[in-house]
Amino acid sequence: MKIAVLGAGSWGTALARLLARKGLSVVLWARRDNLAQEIIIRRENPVYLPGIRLPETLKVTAHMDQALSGVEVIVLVVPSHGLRETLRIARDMIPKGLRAVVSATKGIETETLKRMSQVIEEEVPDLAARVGVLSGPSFATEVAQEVPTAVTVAAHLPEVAGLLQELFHTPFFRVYTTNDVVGVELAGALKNVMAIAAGIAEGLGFGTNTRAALITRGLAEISRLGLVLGANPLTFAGLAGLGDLVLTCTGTLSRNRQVGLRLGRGESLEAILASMKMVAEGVRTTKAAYRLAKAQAVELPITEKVYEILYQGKAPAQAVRELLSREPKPEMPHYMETM
Ligand SMILES: NC(=O)c1ccc[n+]([C@@H]2O[C@H](COP(=O)([O-])OP(=O)(O)OC[C@H]3O[C@@H](n4cnc5c(N)ncnc54)[C@H](O)[C@@H]3O)[C@@H](O)[C@H]2O)c1
Ligand SMILES: O=P(O)(O)OC[C@H](O)CO
Repeated sequence: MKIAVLGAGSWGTALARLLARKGLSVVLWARRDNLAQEIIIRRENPVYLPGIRLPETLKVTAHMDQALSGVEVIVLVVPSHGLRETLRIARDMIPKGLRAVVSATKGIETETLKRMSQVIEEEVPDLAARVGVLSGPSFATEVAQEVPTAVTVAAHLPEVAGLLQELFHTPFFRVYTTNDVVGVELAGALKNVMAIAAGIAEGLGFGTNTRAALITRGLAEISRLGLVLGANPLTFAGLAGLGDLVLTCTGTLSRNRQVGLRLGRGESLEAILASMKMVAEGVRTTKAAYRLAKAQAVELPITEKVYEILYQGKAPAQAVRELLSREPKPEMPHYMETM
């Protein structure tokens, strides 16, 4: 089976490596030709996944037509703000016999408030039934080092989920399946907002009590919004939910947590982003989540404070004071007490 991985950042490179190591025919598409050439020459992605040797069999190109020629599965791993543009470049070159397209991107489109699978369905309607989503606690570097990892694949059709499970599953990369596409996508995107919050708390010098509180109340927020948007609430207790939330709120490898850490220590967002080569999806997702919450009239207090810090110049310490001075309330909302 031939597979195209679109996006040669850290996650695209790690997933392409995993699939190529399984003996599959894999082409990695990089947006920039100089990056594609460097990967080919060095057999390593020096910018986004340094120090990881890539298999000789892995093909790399910056030409979309070459990447998509004869493929049966497409893996989309560009940042969320580039997904629509990438699909527009790709759509006329997608082979008729494509069996599945899977999004490994974690984000929500800021302007439209759409999830990644919705963007795919909108740009390439013919693929709607064959869309899957790969998510869960998985730092690219650790996957590239073959550290035992568990993720989940969501698809509306069981045959698509099954195909993708078989495709990605390895002895160190365990793939579960679910049909809750909405829940898996929202969980994967919204955990990045909480990772920024957890980083801010750490940057301000708070301790593990604070982190645990943010993870737990963050999960309550994610679940609250997810429920209103049609997700299965149980998804948020799974790999794409709690699993990824814990990973990103505690893991030193998280770019989103790093952004928060530096904000909490007093750096400006502009300076932090200017110094980063990689994407921290949570910065954009905070704006999308804030807008979604307003549109749905859902209360997301942590997200709201992260939004005010990122986009309204609120001092992190002031945001914490405001968060803590909110009215005391019951832990469970009334609709969950009966569940
Ligand atoms: N890195 C991880 O550990 C990891 C794990 C799981 C999921 N993800 C998700 O995967 C997605 C990609 O992240 P990453 O970590 O691979 O990114 P990265 O920061 O390592 O690299 C970004 C890549 O996207 C390219 N890019 C930037 N803007 C683009 C655009 N407008 N159109 C097309 N390409 C563009 C860059 O050239 C680069 O190749 C994100 O949604 C991220 O949340 C990442
Ligand atoms: O480094 P982050 O914060 O983008 O997180 C990467 C992955 O989403 C972890 O599952």
